[in-house]
Amino acid sequence: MMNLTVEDICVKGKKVLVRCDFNVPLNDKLEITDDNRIVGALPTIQYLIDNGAKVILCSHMGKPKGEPKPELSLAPVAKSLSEKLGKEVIFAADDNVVGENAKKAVANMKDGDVVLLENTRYRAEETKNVDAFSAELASLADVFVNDAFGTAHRAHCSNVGVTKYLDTAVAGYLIEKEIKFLGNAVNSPVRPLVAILGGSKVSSKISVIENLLKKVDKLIIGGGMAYTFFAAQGKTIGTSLLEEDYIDYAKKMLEQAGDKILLPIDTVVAKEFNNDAESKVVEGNIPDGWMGLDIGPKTIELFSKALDGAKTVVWNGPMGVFEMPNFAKGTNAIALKLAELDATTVIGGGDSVAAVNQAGLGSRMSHISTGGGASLEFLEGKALPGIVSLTMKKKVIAGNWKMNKTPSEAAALIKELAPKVADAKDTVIVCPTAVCLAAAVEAAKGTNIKVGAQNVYFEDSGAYTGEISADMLLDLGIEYVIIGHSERRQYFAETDETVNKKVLKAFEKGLTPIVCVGESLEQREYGITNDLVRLQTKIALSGLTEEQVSKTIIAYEPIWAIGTGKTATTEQAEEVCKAIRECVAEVYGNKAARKITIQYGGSVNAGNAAELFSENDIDGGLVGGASLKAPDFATIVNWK
Ligand SMILES: Nc1ncnc2c1ncn2[C@@H]1O[C@H](COP(=O)(O)OP(=O)(O)OP(=O)(O)O)[C@@H](O)[C@H]1O
Ligand SMILES: O=C(O)[C@H](O)COP(=O)(O)O
Repeated sequence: MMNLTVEDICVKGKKVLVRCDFNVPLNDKLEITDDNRIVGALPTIQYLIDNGAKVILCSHMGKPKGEPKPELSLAPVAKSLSEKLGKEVIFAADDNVVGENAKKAVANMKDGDVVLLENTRYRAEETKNVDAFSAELASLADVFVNDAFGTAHRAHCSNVGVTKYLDTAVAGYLIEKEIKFLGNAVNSPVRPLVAILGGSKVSSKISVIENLLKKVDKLIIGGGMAYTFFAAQGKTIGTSLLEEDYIDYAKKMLEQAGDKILLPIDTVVAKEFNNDAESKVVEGNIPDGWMGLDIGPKTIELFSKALDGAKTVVWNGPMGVFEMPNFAKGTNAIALKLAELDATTVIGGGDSVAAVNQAGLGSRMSHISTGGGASLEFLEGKALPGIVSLTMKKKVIAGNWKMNKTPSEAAALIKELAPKVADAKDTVIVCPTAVCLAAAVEAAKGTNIKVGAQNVYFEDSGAYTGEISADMLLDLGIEYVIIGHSERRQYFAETDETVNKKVLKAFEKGLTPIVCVGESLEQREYGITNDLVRLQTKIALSGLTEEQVSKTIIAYEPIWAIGTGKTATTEQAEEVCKAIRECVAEVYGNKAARKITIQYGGSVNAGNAAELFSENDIDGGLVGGASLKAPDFATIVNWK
């Protein structure tokens, strides 16, 4: 499912509540020591300012546990934002977040103004997702933008609860980029895919390992995570970090994983948790009275070798206490290894990002994710509450009746269908044969069913026996038209060039084209599917503006799946629809690529529609046989 983004809605004059992730590290003088997350939020904030929105920012910081704690106020963030944006960011200092100061500041806003609310976790309700606080936050705004990927795996008031009280909730640029980047790492990684886990939040991370193991080719475990696994192996760990409750789980993972999991073979241990403590390197067991604070030199070599040849690497959690120079060697060495790899490297986690930036290698990574746990859960394929609560792009589900139904039968079918799809969230279209169009339009009056034609000619009038012009369709009240269906290409000499002429004519007159592309079985077996549909797409859309492309519907229909009962697998359908979208992005830009509708067609039925339509790049379906029976087509239309 593809969510809407900030570019998909009109924000001018609107009060826009933006959930950012300003959970930035502060030193004891309350100075921001790493502003990566603030910098990451700027593109969305600037876009909203430039487009005349009233921008109301909110975020959490640290864990004030429902009490106002001055050391966790967002005041320093407001100052940093004002400097970075070059304009005043009004800080609404309210201990209860949505208090009189906040309400007054919002009431006084003009288009383009920016207000930052106080730390949402000053309110105990925030992390419990209590409706009352969600409603308070939502009452400040007209629309919601979620740009906090770092908390997307949490269902709190400020990132999920608010969406219950605002009709429109969209993704900001940061979340959009994370979804795109991590989505590729999850759904179509270039392998070998290696994950590296470390850090100290063992309990929250150790539970994702089981799912990660299904996705990755290798899993490297270092940092504080490693010692629970050492204990599971029966090794002594001295006073190192340990999650007692997870020893059995770690044992199970080691049994399941075989040689997929790599653990440290030597450890830098110290007597105390400080940089100048007495330290040494030990192999295997960690002696009593000592604690592991970094991976040792042999482990650095072992992990580096394991990373050789990796094509996608996701890293969450430092290999040691990197804040202390004497225990930063392991983290720095792994960071350098990733920087030198010819691979897609994704760094997730507040401290992991800080560690990589501290090593001066941040710019050499492919993607710096602002989410730690969020990126891990995304990688393991979990639905993140902060993303699934966004407004999803509407699907378009069309029934192509082909040469079936008389006018009276067409009218009867629409009458039977209408009540069954009256509450559909998506766009519903039926495409009867030309002689049925008038009856269909009449029958569809007062319903949410739109009517489309199955073909149109590219001339306005003249000696074209049997053909139908766009004006004739418009005069009947037709809104959509299928163009270039494989049956017209196969039996009636339709070509890519005539398809393009018809598409241009459709837009010239105000019809929305449903442009069919797709390969034959032979072409698929030759391995030229993506090349072919990309070519068909480029020719079909040639000459259109970006805006017209955004309004176009493309139906990917593998010819070998049409009317055969053989459906492309969900992976095949998603892969080709994604390739079409990427092709559109190359030619018309990301905005048009996101807005264009890409359907799948080819033996879509009540049993497979939900799985197909849940895919990120499948925006609905072009349904043949299954649309000729009202109950079946209604099940497809009500797929969610
Ligand atoms: N062997 C170790 N013993 C104790 N602490 C460790 C060890 N190795 C790393 N750490 C600590 O782990 C902390 C980071 O862990 P954490 O799990 O928070 O990683 P992160 O990158 O911030 O991920 P996230 O954003 O998901 O929390 C650092 O402060 C580091 O000092
Ligand atoms: O236009 C269509 O709907 C396609 O040809 C799919 O037809 P089918 O659903 O009968 O396979």
